[in-house]
Amino acid sequence: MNTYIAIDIGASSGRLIISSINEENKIMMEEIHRFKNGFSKKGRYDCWEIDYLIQEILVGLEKVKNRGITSCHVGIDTWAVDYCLVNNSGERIGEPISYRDSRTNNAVTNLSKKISLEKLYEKTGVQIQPFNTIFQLFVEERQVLDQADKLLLIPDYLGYVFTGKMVTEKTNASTMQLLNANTKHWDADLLKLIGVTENLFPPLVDAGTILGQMQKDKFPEFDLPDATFVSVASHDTASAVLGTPGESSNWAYISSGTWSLLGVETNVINVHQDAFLANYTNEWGAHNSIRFLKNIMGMWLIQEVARSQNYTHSYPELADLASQAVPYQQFIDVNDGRFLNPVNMIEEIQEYCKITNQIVPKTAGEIARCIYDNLALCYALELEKLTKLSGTDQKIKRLHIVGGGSNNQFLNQLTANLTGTIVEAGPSEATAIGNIVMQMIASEEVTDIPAARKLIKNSFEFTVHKPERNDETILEKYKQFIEEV
Ligand SMILES: Nc1ncnc2c1ncn2[C@@H]1O[C@H](COP(=O)(O)OP(=O)(O)O)[C@@H](O)[C@H]1O
Ligand SMILES: C[C@H](O)[C@H](O)[C@@H](O)C(=O)COP(=O)(O)O
Ligand SMILES: [Mg+2]
Repeated sequence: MNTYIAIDIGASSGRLIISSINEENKIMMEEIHRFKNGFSKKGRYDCWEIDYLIQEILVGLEKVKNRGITSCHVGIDTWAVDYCLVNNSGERIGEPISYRDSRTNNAVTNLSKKISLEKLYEKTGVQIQPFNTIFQLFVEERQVLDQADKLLLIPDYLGYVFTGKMVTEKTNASTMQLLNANTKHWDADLLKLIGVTENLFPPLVDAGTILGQMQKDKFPEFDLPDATFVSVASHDTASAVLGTPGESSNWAYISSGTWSLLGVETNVINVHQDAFLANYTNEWGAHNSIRFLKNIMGMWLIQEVARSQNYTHSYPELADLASQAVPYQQFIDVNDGRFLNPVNMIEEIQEYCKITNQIVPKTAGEIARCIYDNLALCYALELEKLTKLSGTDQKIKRLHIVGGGSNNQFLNQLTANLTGTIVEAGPSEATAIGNIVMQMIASEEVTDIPAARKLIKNSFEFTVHKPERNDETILEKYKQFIEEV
């Protein structure tokens, strides 16, 4: 029986989870280490604390060894698009810049002078988001790029730190908007447009590739287990979808964390005009699947409210306060760019309500209610669009909400009511589960993804929320607001 360690690092937190399959053929999981994640200003840029993350991973792996586990498999998944640059001595150049940094504020406009956004979408199938790697590289400082030998996406960089091996794992590489959706390889025209060559990127590998052994002697101050690193579906959302126990067809997911990623798993790329106009993306999933999804601002909104309030209220308390507040007092477009990285989220939301002549939320409960109401309304609007775009003439039968946000039963029920769809909430650690099952498939303890999903279904608890009667007109009023705002 193998032991697997999932290292899942989202934008707000990271965790190490020990897992194995027990004698009842169920996946056993235990969180052995958790740590905060976030970015801070370093000079001109908002940067991730990558050395801190490496230390936290080592602390977590030492806890694994202290548990008596001397040998294990390890997989790392993280958020998308961001990267580290490494010089030809294999040393990191500077700090990884966060996708929320303002350096790309004008990048889409400027790059669109060289290639139309429609053409860019047709080539890549990827949503137009200013933080995509293509736009980050377009504005990257030239003298920095000139020193760079290799670009490593965050999970690939972390795998390199621990094994010395450099790869570019495909699920996360698809978020860069530099891979051609048809050839499945780097798009030479796009690389030329941003002034880089294919040599900048280590070889593309499929999720499930064995990366190599951890180089323990690089970390003499830590007592570490022997570890075989697997390059899992290293985009955390790809692992989240893999860890979602959807059955048969006509199911959709919301990977609900810092972002809410609402989508379906399919095997065909959709780059039609209506998908482009709705800004849906075709990110690559494990085993040649496609994650056709929409980025929705997600729990970032409430995370930033909590931070502005110096964490006076926990997330469960904020959900409870919201449930006691008057519903639907104001509409906000949660995906408005002003909410991507404001100085103060509370003030940003209040300003938005003022300039749209709406009631301004003031108390923690009113602000949380405004956020959760409008997330659920956005989910309902996007699920309608998704159903039309994904060509399934049948309604989505079941909406799986996974990730930390799936713990918010208030929001889960609100979502069921507004979408009119059965919501199945959990597992909250679906990302780590997807990370783990990919390792199990790579070590041949599990045969394939259908078998893995059966195992997941039999191993974890889920909460089902059936739609309850709600105000039928509110969604129509919201749609009108979003069209006009
Ligand atoms: N018990 C809870 N009640 C309400 N919200 C919760 C609860 N637990 C977690 N959350 C929400 O989940 C979010 C974290 O989700 P997670 O998937 O860990 O994020 P990420 O992977 O992006 O760091 C928190 O910001 C919070 O909004
Ligand atoms: C910037 C990307 O859209 C973002 O990373 C998203 O794809 C993602 O991975 C969200 O993961 P979280 O766990 O940080 O919500
Ligand atoms: Mg996450």
